Order: sequence, then C-alpha cells, then structure tokens
Amino acid sequence: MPEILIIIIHRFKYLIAVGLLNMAKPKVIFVLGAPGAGKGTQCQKIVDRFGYMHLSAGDLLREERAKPDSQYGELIESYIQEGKIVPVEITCSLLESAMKKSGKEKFLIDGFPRNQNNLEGWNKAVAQNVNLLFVLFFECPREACVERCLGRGAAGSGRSDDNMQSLQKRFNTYITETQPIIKYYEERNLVRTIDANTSPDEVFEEVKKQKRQLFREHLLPQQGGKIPDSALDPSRLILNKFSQNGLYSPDGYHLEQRHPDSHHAPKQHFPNTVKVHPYQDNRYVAPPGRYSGLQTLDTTYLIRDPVNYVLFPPIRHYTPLPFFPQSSLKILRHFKYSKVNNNHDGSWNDILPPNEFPAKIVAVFIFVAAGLFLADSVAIVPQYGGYAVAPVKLRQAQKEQQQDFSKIPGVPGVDYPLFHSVPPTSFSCKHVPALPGIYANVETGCQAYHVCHDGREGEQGASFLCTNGTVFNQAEFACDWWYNVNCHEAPNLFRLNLDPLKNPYVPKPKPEELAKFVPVNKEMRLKIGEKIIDRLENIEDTKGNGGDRGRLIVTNIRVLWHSVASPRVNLSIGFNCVVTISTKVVNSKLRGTTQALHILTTSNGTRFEFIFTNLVPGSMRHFTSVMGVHKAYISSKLYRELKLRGAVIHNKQLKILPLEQVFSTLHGVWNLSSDQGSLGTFIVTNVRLVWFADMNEGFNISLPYLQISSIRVRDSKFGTALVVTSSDTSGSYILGFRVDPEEKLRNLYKELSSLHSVYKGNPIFGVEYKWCSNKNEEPNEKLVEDVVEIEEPKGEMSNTLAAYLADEGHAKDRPPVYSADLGLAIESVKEGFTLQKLWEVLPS
Ligand SMILES: Nc1ncnc2c1ncn2[C@@H]1O[C@H](COP(=O)(O)OP(=O)(O)O)[C@@H](O)[C@H]1O
Ligand SMILES: O=c1ccn([C@@H]2O[C@H](COP(=O)(O)OP(=O)(O)O)[C@@H](O)[C@H]2O)c(=O)[nH]1
Repeated sequence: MPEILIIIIHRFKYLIAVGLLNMAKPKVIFVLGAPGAGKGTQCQKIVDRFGYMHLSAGDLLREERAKPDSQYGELIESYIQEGKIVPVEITCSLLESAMKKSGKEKFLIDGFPRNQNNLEGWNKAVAQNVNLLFVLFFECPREACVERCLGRGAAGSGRSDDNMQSLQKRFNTYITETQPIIKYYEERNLVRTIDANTSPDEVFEEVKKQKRQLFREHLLPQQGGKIPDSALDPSRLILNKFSQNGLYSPDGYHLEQRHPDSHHAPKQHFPNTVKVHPYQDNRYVAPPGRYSGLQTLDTTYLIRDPVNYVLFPPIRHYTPLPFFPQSSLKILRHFKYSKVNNNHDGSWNDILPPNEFPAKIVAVFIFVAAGLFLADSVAIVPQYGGYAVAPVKLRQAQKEQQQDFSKIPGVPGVDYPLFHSVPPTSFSCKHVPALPGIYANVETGCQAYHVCHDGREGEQGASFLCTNGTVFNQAEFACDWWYNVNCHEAPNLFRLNLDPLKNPYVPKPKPEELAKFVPVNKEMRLKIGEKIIDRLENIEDTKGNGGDRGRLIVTNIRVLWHSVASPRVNLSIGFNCVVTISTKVVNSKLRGTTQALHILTTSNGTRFEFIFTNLVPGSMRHFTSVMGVHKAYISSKLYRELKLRGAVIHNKQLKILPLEQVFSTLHGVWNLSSDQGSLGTFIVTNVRLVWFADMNEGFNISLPYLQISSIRVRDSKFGTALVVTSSDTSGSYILGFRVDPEEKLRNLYKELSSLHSVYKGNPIFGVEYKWCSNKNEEPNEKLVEDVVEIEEPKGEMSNTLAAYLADEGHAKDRPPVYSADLGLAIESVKEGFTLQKLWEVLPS
C-alpha cells in the first residue's frame, strides 16, 4: 500500500507543491486602468471563468457610503464626487474585512492601489499577508473611456461621478496619481498590459492569454514560464474543471483528455463528450445507455481503470515513508520543478504498463484512492461499455460524518498523520526540560502532544491529538497546519517551555496580583499605532535588575524591557523622554566588564539613567536598533507635534513629510486668532492640518491629528467659524478659522472630523526605521560616534548610589516593601536615601 501512495505522491507532487505554495497566503491580482477602461466588466468575466473573488475598491466605498450609520459616508461621497482618492486606512480596512469575510483565497482587487498613499498603506498593513500575483492593467484611450462612463451613467449606473465634471477630475487624478503607481509595479515587472480598446469579448481573449502565461511564469519562474506539457496534464485540468462545476475531485484521479482526431465522434462507438450524471450514492458517473432527462455534465476526459488494482484499506495510522520526510515542508524544500520534467512524462507508464489497456479505449476511467473515505466508496464501481467508471463525488452531497480532506493540501496519512487516538510511543515526561510543559510527540508526526505535569497522568502525561491536517507546533504551543510545522525540529524547541511567556502552564498572576501591578503592566501593552521594530532576547537591565536576563523591545515610540523570569518586572522608556543614548563601559553581573547601552532620560524635571547589557558576546544590535529608531523618532517630530511659525512652507508649497499625502488645499481661509484676522491657505493631509498666511508664509501653524482634541463649528464674532482645539499636551490652543461661503466651511469641517477620527484610530507617527540587511550585528561606529556621551565626574555610578552600596555597617538584609512608584517589591531604602536620589544621575 505504501507503494501506491508513493506513486500517487510522485505523480501529484507537482500539484501538492504548487497547491501548498499557493495556499499559504491569499492570492491577489490588482486591476488598474482609467475610469471606464472596463475593469469591472473584465473582472466579472474573470470571476466567471477563473473563480476569483472580485473586490472593487470603488464599490466597497460606495457601499460604505450608503450605510446610514457610517462615520465616513460624507467624506467618501465628497471625495468620490471630486474624483479624489479616499484615505487608504478606510479603503484598506474595507478591503481587508471583505477578504476575511469571503473566506476565499483568490482576489481581484479592482481600482486599487490608486495613489502613493494607497500603495504605502497597503504595503504597510496588508502586503505581507497576501501573495500579489501581478497587476492587470487595462489600457484604453481617454475618449473611449469618457464615452463609456457617460454611457454607463446614461444607462442608470446611479453613480454620482459618471458625469463630465467629475470625469475631468477623475482623469486628472488618474494621470497624476494612479499612473505613477502603474509605473512603480512596471519597474518590478509585475504589470501585464491589456489593450482594452476592443470589444469586451476581445479584451477577455487577451486576458485569458495573459492569465495563462502569467500562471506559467508564476509557477515556474526558473523555467521562464515554460511549463513542461506534463505539468499541465489532463489530470490537472480536470481537477480544475470538476471543482469549477462543484464536483468533488480528490487527489488520486488520473485522467486523460481524448484526442479529437483519434476519437472523432462519427467513427467511434462513443461520443467525444461523455456525459456524467449524479449516481444514486451521490457520485457523478457516466450513465450506461441513455441519459435523456438526467441532469448531466459534459466531460471530455477519460478516467482509466487500473488493471489489477486492489482496494487498499483505509489509512488509519501514520507510517513514516522511507524517502518522504515526515514533514512535507521538506517535500517543498527539496522539490525541483525540473524533476517533473525528467521523471514524469505525463503518460501512464509510471503507474501502469500501457499494453495492459485495450487499444480502443474511449471512456476508460482510472481510480486510485488516496484516503479513507475514498477507499470506502470504491466498493461500487458502475460499468460503462465494459470499462469501470470512476466515481466522482459531489461536493454538496458529501456524507456529513466523513471529514472533507479536500481543503487540506497534501495526502492524508502521508503528508500529515491520521491518528484517531494517541498511540503508545516511547515519549516520556521524565526527559523533558520543564514541568509543567507541553511537548510534541515526534513519533506521531507531532499530531499528538503531551502535557507533562506532576506525574499523575502517567509517564506520558496527559495526551492530546491535534485535528486532522494539523500537528503540534512546538514554537507556537498550538496545533497548526502540518505544512507550517517542521516536526523534527520539535525536540530542539522543548526548552521553550522554560519561557514563562510561552509556556501556557506556568501559572499567571491572579487577578488581584495583577491589579497591584496594573500601572506597570498597562504600560507594557502596545498603544494605538505603536509597532514593534525590534525584539532582543538576552538583555540585562544592568542598573535596575543586574543579573536578570530580560527581553528588550524597541517600538516606534519607546523602549520596553522585561525580565524573562518574572515579566512583571519591567520598564518602559518613551523616546520623548530620552536626553541621550550612548554607550558606556559597565560591570555587568552576567557579562563582566563590557560596553553597554546607556540611555539618559528626563521626566518631570528629574533625570534617570538606564543601562542595558547585551548578554550575547559581540552583538551590537541593541546599540544599532535603539539608537537608529531614536534618531528616526527625533527626525519625525513634525508628525506628532504642534508647530507654530515653523519652516513648513516654502514658496507657498507645503514641505511634505515622507509618508504624507495632501488631500485638500483651500484658499481664502481666515485665521481668527488675531483681532482683524489673517487671510491664508488651509491644507489638509493624512497627518495634519496646516494653515499659513498669504502675506507671510512664516506665520503658520501645523497641527497633527494626534494633537487635536476637538473639531467643531461654532458661532463667533466673525460669524460661523471652524474651531479646532489642540490637546492638553500641546497647550490646549483654540484655533478659529472662517471660510466663505458657509457651505465650504461645513465641508471642510466634515472632511477634517472624518480624517481626525480615521487617524486617531491609526495614528501616523512617521518613525520609519530601515534595517540594513546582514549588517544588524555589525558595530555601527558612525552611529556610536554621533551620540554625545555625558561625562560623569566620578566613576560610573552617581555618588549617592556609590555611597548607598558602600554600606559598611551592613549586617542583615533589609526587609522588602512594596514601592508604589515602581509597582514592585524593593528592599526598604536605607535611612537618609530616597529612591529618586538613588536613580538620579545628575543633580536636579
Ligand atoms: N470593451 C468594451 N467596449 C465597450 N464598452 C465597454 C467595454 N468594457 C466595458 N464597457 C462598458 O463601459 C462602461 C464602463 O465599464 P466598467 O467595467 O464599469 O469600467 P471601470 O470598472 O473600469 O470603470 C460600462 O458601461 C461597460 O458596459
Ligand atoms: O481605492 C480606491 C478606489 C476608488 N476610490 C474612489 O472611488 C471612485 C470610483 O472608483 P471606481 O473604481 O469605482 O471607478 P472608476 O473610476 O475606475 O470607474 C474613485 O474616483 C475614487 O474617488 C478611492 O478613493 N480609492
């Protein structure tokens, strides 16, 4: 039996590998082109033909706009009418939730990304989670597109932008904003251009050609898109065809398309097209005799009946195969496409000798079952013209109690184990590094795992099985798809049970204990818009927790450290409090004398210092990432802070920040802060609002959404005014603006309040730190030189601390007390000293 399975895998390894490669992430095709190029029309055809899910960014926005409770409705409407591009945060979240909701794996994203802001937003939030196949670009002259859009409007599209006025603006946006995006993808060789200035069917013919070539290039990049004929053999095609028709088509079918010349209908006993119909046991079969009146499906494929084949019993146990590694990830890794060409010529020779088949076989079906449910159903094999007809199951009619393996890539029992209960193995909790802990059982291909505790459950601990298709991922402490797990690696990861953050059986603090430490733990949670940039293990907080191994986390706004042994011992240093970051020679309990990271901070007028030692000899990463991110933080202050009279305007143009996108520019806006008011220009971007005086561009204000506490429309002595209040942290300024006519003011108000709510939820901090590949571990001398080191008068410790530690009369340990400031238990501080003084570096 294993031989049969090996043959199946051999024959289908191409499909398995390709399937796995593609199943890992949802596939996305971007569809771009001018308004009216026919994107929607072609997408519908692609959906019908290739089964993609069509997501039109424009349609999703229109749907959102139509929702009565949508907070973005008005903003979307005004942007669409103006032909402007809606902020990417809105579009991306609509796209993402539509993708998730659909449960599908292949998407045509139509009309997106349309500008730099879209592109950046997508790259930041979604790109890494999907597999972008290519960009389908419909090229069509402007006149034709305009005519089509006007035609669409006249035919009752109901779209508020299918009119000449909006079209003009949409085309401007398309030329200035979307075309550069197409160019961006062109430079990456991802664009496939289709001439869209022909009839819809002709355009679609081109799409199909491109699709075929792209399919090949995508699957076989190393062969320049040339697929060996064997790779596209009929079995592959019929699987697609059956699945398109809702038929169940498991791995293991071997099918062959008949050649029209040798099976020309009038000369042959059987027609070119064989009709199959649902059989009483819910399979699709070719019916004997007439099929009039029966619901049928045409197939031109032959399914051959293997000679001398035996029904193999259901696979109940997972037996590792000698040359197929248990973890089929290895199949992927070792898989070479060229092998398909060399070892498999697309004929049946590698399964059955050709002379075993009658010469004039027309409709002959082969069936090799690959799993339990197939083996069960093979008992009935109806005969057709003397040849066995393969049973084909209808997806919808599948028996409830049988598991559907079709959604799981790979061969059940071969690629992944199929245990129904945990078998006895040599696994023993006696040999594990930590108790309690969870351990994968390698002998079961990791389908079983054991919770080792106090020995009550026996030597194997409490044993559990992951559901079929999944195995225990020791790195994640959870059942995971088999192709994500390298089971052989599991024993090397057993030690992760020592990490209290990983090991779910390490008791977590009780709620009341947690309450005690809330201030500290709350700090450790990531804040809105906060992103982790680097995470370093083995870092000692040399000053505060010497001798304790910890984890240093660098985010875009701060540095966090926590002890690994007791995560509640932690600290958080906001970059906004940092005075300097430098290096310093220290004496670490765990590393001896070494260079450490020295962070000097100030908070409420008091200075604090922090020293972090990397316990990995030679590693400089803690210097490079903390200093690098800090620099990025400093240089991006404008993203986050209110700025008055800054050099933000040059020649009446806003100096744009790196991730910034201008949404609107409004002339003739009065700033009401002085008695007579000043006339100026108002600019709305995805980061901030900016106003500058027409007479003097140095008289300006730049206010990020992050610093806005409210936006209102109010009556004032100047008439109806837009009133923007800055947050407490930025001085609670009240800014008044007036625009005529009032409708314009109200539109500005709506736009600003929508953008404020979008960017309050997704603040842009502007801290972008780029890793230099392979250089992470190298000392970056320049970076170290740049930082000014603060000289301390005596030694390396503050005088107070040195005096404290010099404790000559020390007889016994001081009792621990709870320090509300630190949220920790500390030793009671000696008389004459205060905590603050001990932490102080420079006299305040
Ligand atoms: N190849 C074509 N030739 C002529 N009219 C077309 C063609 N493709 C689409 N149309 C029509 O043009 C209008 C715009 O097409 P649509 O697919 O909605 O474009 P888009 O999504 O690019 O804005 C529709 O009314 C559609 O019926
Ligand atoms: O990612 C997108 C897609 C669309 N739109 C807006 O929706 C309008 C209509 O887009 P759609 O793709 O429906 O129409 P097209 O102009 O391509 O026919 C555009 O003009 C934009 O205002 C947007 O802001 N972001």
